[in-house]
Amino acid sequence: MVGKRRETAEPVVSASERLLFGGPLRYDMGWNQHADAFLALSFRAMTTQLPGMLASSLRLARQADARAARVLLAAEVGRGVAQAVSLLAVNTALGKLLTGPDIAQRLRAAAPALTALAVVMLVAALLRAASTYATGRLEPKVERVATELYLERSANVELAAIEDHAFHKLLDTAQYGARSARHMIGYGARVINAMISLVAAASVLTVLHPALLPLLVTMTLPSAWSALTNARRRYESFHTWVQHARAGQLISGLLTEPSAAPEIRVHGVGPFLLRHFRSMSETAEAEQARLARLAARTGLIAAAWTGVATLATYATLGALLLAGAMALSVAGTAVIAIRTGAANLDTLVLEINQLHEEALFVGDLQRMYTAAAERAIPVGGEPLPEHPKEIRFENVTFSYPHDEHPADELPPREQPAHEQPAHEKPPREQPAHEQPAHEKPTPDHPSDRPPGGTPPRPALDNVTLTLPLGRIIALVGENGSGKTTLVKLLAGLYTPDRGRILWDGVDAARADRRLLAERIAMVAQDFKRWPFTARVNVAVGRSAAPMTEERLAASIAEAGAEEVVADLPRGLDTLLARNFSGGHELSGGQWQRLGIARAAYRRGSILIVDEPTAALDARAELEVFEKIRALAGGGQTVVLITHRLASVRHADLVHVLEHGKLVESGTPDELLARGGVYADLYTLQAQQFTTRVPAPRPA
Ligand SMILES: Nc1ncnc2c1ncn2[C@@H]1O[C@H](COP(=O)(O)OP(=O)(O)OP(=O)(O)O)[C@@H](O)[C@H]1O
Repeated sequence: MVGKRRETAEPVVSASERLLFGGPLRYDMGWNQHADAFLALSFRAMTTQLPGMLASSLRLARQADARAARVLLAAEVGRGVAQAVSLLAVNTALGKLLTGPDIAQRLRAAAPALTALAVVMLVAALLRAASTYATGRLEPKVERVATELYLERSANVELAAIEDHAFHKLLDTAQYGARSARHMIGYGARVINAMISLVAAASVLTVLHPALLPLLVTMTLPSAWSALTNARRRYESFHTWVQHARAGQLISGLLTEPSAAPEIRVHGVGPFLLRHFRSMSETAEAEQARLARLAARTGLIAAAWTGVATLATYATLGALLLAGAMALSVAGTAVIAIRTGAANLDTLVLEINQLHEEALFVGDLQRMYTAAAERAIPVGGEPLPEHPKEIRFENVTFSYPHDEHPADELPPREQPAHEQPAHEKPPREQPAHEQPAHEKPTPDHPSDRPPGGTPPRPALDNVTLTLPLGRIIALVGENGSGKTTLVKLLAGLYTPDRGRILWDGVDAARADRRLLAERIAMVAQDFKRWPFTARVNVAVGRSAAPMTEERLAASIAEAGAEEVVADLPRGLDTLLARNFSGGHELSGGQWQRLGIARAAYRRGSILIVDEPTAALDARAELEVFEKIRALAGGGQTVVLITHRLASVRHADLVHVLEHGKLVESGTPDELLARGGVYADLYTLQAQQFTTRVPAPRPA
């Protein structure tokens, strides 16, 4: 029991993981258990799934390059047949050589068989060359096709899926699937080849003596068992440790990343991160050592078993010869057939096992394809009104899906998780990622509730408000009050758990999401600073449109970013990535101008700006608000999120949020007169400028 317990891949929780990531980073493999992937790791399953695996490799190959796939298949079948024919030729030649009056006559009699053998070997060599060429052509193409689909599907899923850690784990594991798909081609080809050769050797053996075939199988079983056992361990371990590996890469990436570099130097974070990198690597190395120890043990057991079986086989052959039950020539062919057959069977088992292991990873990739398709942004839907008058949030409630592993569920320090056998784990409620992807957990759902805790507060709680189009609407509220969440819902990035968002009566949930996105231009708080040229950083606002100088110049002017561009060493062609040669870095405020230029380039009818002036100096801030006002003057709707309440004065309508609820709405003057939350915040900010700073007292 104890030995069994040690064999499981249950994690040892290192102090580094606890400190940096709040607990063990390994997964409970819920996803795979759910998908029965582990059940598939038995010998029976492996053989029954073989036709499916071969078909899947063939399909992959055909998709990538149908001609090369045909050449490969034909070459491998041909090679298998050639091996069978050569064995028969050897059998005939041996028969002729060992029986007959004199050696010259025997040689003459064996000559046709020997010639046939030479021809077959030549053909086999040619086929091998053809197979090598076709495999070399196919493999990179298969990998590219699989990777492209992976990237395409990942880019197409809902934001909520990307933020869901279970889906992310699937993305992590599936990224190896493309490489496995590539390997499956070679393994698949070799399996076909080995199967045909084996059938030939087995048929010859059965004809020679019926007892020889079972002996051949017994000789090969141990290596099959050992290969399968090790593959299962490797696969389980990979799945358990995939997050841990990612975290290790994350730490090493942080140590070289330019954005972390200043703090690493000033705060001396380097040794701290290095220490934890070492500790995490050592934990991972311990797992590698565990696998190696087990593999060595399994290998030894298998070798002993093979030795006994080989001895038994040759003893049987000797007994048959002694008893006169077998001629010497037949025994000679039997030895060759046993050697060829054992080699074929060994290869076959190893190749099937490799194919199976790769197929498991390709299975992850296929699961990711399916999950991504289920969570893809829906295509089609109702058209939105051409020129809507208003967008109305009606009783909108939204909660972010929260982690189902709250900190209090982590194994306590005194009882490391690895001391608990897997099957003795305390039963958990069904985690969110095991639910069908489309069933979004809501706070009302039992699985969304931390055990013994209260459900998290919704980010938006029963919000009803109107956004009149063609105006400037400001969203105001303290940190975490739900402003960004509201605009993300407006942009269709999330859908409400309850309530509706109506565009002049058309529910956005039923609308065509791509058409909805067409209308929106957004400068998010943390908008992407693409590591490309300044030109691309602006034009990426509408990458599908032709990139014209006029449009670029107009957008840059609208954002007041002319000076930023003029100061760049190579103008718009300057690469904005410091870590490449010739790369240039912008200041936070300069980036913000480019971000606004990007949104202007998009020319969406609704411009969402989230904290557009956070990094701007006082003069630049005034200027940017002027530009934003001008945009609204041209009929564009501006939804503005800002903490600078002085800048909100020009808004047509202000909505004030507090703890996810709408608490006030009105024009800035109305809200000031009302003396509520807005007036309080406004007065607080105004006081910062009017209160005289007391002179420091002498010590
Ligand atoms: N991606 C996310 N996943 C989970 N929770 C989130 C996510 N984004 C925001 N939240 C939570 O939702 C609540 C509202 O956040 P939101 O970003 O909408 O606030 P905000 O009013 O824009 O704040 P700020 O003024 O600081 O930008 C917060 O409690 C926050 O922790």
